Amino acid sequence: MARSSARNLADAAGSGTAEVAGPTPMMAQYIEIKAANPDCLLFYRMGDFYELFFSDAETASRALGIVLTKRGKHGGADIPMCGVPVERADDYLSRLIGLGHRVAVCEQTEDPAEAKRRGPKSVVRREVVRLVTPGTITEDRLLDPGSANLLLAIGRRKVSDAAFAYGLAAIDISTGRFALSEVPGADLAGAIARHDPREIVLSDAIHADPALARLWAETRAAVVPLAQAELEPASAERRLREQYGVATLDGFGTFTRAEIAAAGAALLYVARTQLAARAPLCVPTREEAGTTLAIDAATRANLELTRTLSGERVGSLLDAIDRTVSANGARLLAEHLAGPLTELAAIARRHDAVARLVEDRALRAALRDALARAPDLARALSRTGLGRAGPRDLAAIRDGLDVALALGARLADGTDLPDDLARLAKILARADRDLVETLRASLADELPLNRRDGGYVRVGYHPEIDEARLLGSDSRKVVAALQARYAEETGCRTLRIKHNGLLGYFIEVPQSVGEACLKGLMRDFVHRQTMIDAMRFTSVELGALEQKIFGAADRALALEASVFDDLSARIVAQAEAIGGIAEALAALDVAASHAELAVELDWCRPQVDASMSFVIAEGRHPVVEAALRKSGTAFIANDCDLSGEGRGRIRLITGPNMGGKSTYLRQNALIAVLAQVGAFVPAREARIGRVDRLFSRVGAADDLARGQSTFMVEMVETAAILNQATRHSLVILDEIGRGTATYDGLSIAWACLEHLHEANACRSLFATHFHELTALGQRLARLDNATLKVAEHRDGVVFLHEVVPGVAERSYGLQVARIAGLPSAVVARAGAILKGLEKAERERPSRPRIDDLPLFASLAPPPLPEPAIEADDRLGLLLDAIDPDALTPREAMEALYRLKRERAAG
Ligand SMILES: Nc1ncnc2c1ncn2[C@@H]1O[C@H](COP(=O)(O)OP(=O)(O)OP(=O)(O)O)[C@@H](O)[C@H]1O
Repeated sequence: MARSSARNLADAAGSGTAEVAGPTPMMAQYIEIKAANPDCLLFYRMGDFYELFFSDAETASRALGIVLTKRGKHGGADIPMCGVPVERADDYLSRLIGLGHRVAVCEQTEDPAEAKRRGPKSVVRREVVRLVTPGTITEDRLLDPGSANLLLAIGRRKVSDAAFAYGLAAIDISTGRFALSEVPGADLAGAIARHDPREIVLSDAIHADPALARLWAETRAAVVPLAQAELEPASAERRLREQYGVATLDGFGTFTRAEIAAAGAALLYVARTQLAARAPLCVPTREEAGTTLAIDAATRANLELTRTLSGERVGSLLDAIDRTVSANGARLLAEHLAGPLTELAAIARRHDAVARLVEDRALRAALRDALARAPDLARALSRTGLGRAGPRDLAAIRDGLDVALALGARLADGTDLPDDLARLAKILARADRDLVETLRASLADELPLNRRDGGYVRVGYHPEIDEARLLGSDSRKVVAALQARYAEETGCRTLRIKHNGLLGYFIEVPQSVGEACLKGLMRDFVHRQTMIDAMRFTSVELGALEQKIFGAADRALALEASVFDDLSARIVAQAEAIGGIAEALAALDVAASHAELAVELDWCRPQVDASMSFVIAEGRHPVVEAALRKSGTAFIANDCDLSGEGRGRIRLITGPNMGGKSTYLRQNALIAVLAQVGAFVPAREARIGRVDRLFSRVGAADDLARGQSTFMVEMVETAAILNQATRHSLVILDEIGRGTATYDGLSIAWACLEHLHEANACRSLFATHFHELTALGQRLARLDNATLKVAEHRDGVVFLHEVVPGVAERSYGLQVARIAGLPSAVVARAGAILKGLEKAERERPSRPRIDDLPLFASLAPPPLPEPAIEADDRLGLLLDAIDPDALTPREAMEALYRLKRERAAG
């Protein structure tokens, strides 16, 4: 985060030693405000501009590419300055926030005339009304319509001598959402990844905990530590009570101490950033532990649920399934996808709603049609509550409520609505028709962006506003008449009455006529300015007219503002109901989106129950299928059965490179996620016993940023799975052990498989190029082998992408290398080496087989003897067989490694 120090300024201002003449009163005010906000760029309001000074100006001018100038001196040196026009401040703010800066917005909080009355040297009072930080923005132009903008506060409580439970408070100020939950320490990283916050607030003690340092270093959120002393439990509770104006929190349910600590930190930070108004937050909802599918950060990344590995939305599962038509709906869909459910009844209710919308094409079309017209009710409501709304926000609330009423009525027409749809219909029907009518009657058809521009109250709604406006426009006609009269009286046809910010209204005549006026041609003309070829005058009559014009315009604006305030107050009084309606519209959009997708791509309703089933018939990978569809290629559907009834609970997949192993693994994980999200799934049939935790690991790429090697990352992540997966978990392991020497990797993969089979006993898919592992199929009762079919074709190979029982004959790495464009000489040489290595392997006197090795301890007590084979012996035997003249030792090692990946089982 960028830091711009005010210390130097404050020191200089305080000591005065470096001052030549002391700072001007305005600069003294600036310095004081800046010193109170040292971590922010200070947007200091001066008329129509926000000005930045000193190092803030240098930082902002570099970041925004705006001109750096200077204004006056401080301590004998020029003061750097740059400024942005108030009207365009949002654009600049969004760029600064995007770059990780925090901005303090300092407004003039009194009329300049007021300041003048206090004395000639008085400066207009200014105050910081708001800190703009990544997690607390509310302006549409700064927000992504389809993504929540979360501030996540973290608190904790000790659950044992060595362990903490972490409370999470997720607040989206832009919609008022406020959710509390608690997770064990092991799940903290996954919970942060699920929320994907823009900003994290926590105590300095949590921030300084070395066990968590990696989390703060790795998150893309801005991390803000607060002093522990400010976050004591009593003050956290008090803040919650004050926010909702209640004497006790009992009415909200029972929260843990960690959740209250998190809520207190969140509210403190919100209060600190939203200085001008209390943020209108919904009553916090509490998520019970275990009601969502636990997905850790690495699994989320690997499965590319809401973002691809490179951070893009395009290419993610979310992108592939999103058929929502409103921003509200798009945000809820992302939220659902990040937290699939585990409660069977809740999952079934969502499926029921989707099923109904799949069947009822007319209802689905009507819903989607209406929802596409619904503006972003939640964000408009939040801005209204914060006093930041413009006329278009009021119109958005009008139109959103209007759509709610229409949809409520449309749904109420339907018979036998499933529970979820009936509940949503009831919420929608509660929209206040009277409020909609008032907003319709009061707001003009064309609306300005800002309320200060005026002109948004409909003609005919408020007689006094109409009168004042008329006076204003009539006065303009009177100005024109006065100009004609003065022109006639002076005999000057080019006489004009003009207006500027300095003189207000004035009469402009050519120099010669001006001279005559000065000599008495026009006695009531008062000279104001002499230009090169013109002279400017005012007159008493013109002055009076000006008063009338401005008076009328000001009065019209003030009256409009009071109409605006009344409407806002009515909306704020109903904030809870309107917030509920916004959520209901979003939920309808999500259900209709799932239904649209299911119809469009022929997806089926999955059955989710409490069993250990995992039976997918003709499953597909939604993202790969969509990509192939674009190029006109068909996706090959594949079955999967991990139920352990007759077939295995662990499926070991071997197969050629490029055969489709990874795709198959992931598609099954994604089907489980979609099923528990409440969506239909890309399969002909799916029966899934509820999954409590989902793990997915790929033999990882180097993580240089973390300073960890490929293999270290792979092992840390694998350790987490073996330690945390329960019987009800689903585990996807893709080429575990590939990041180290062949035999080390093989042994680790082998031991992991045994552990999954015996200790975790969970449903698992395990893809590998270690073909030796397939022999475990005969020894581990619940492990079965599957492979990806290929057809050999002359000297090439065709990948059929079909998963069939059995083991792979070969990996076809050389064929893939050829397709990839490896020089033909290298491919030919690799072929010769491979033949040599295979021959050596065949002729080896005592070829070790997996059956020669002892069983996993729990399968074959008593204790394990030492492994019968020393890996180095095997290595030596193989190397002996290679012609030493043909290969350097390094080449030999590489050839050996390739051989291990290439060699067919047995
Ligand atoms: N079921 C399928 N139907 C059609 N095409 C598929 C299918 N599965 C995979 N493919 C295609 O094959 C490509 C390779 O698939 P994938 O990465 O899953 O192979 P892999 O066996 O894991 O390869 P490697 O072992 O080299 O990592 C995919 O990008 C996709 O284009």
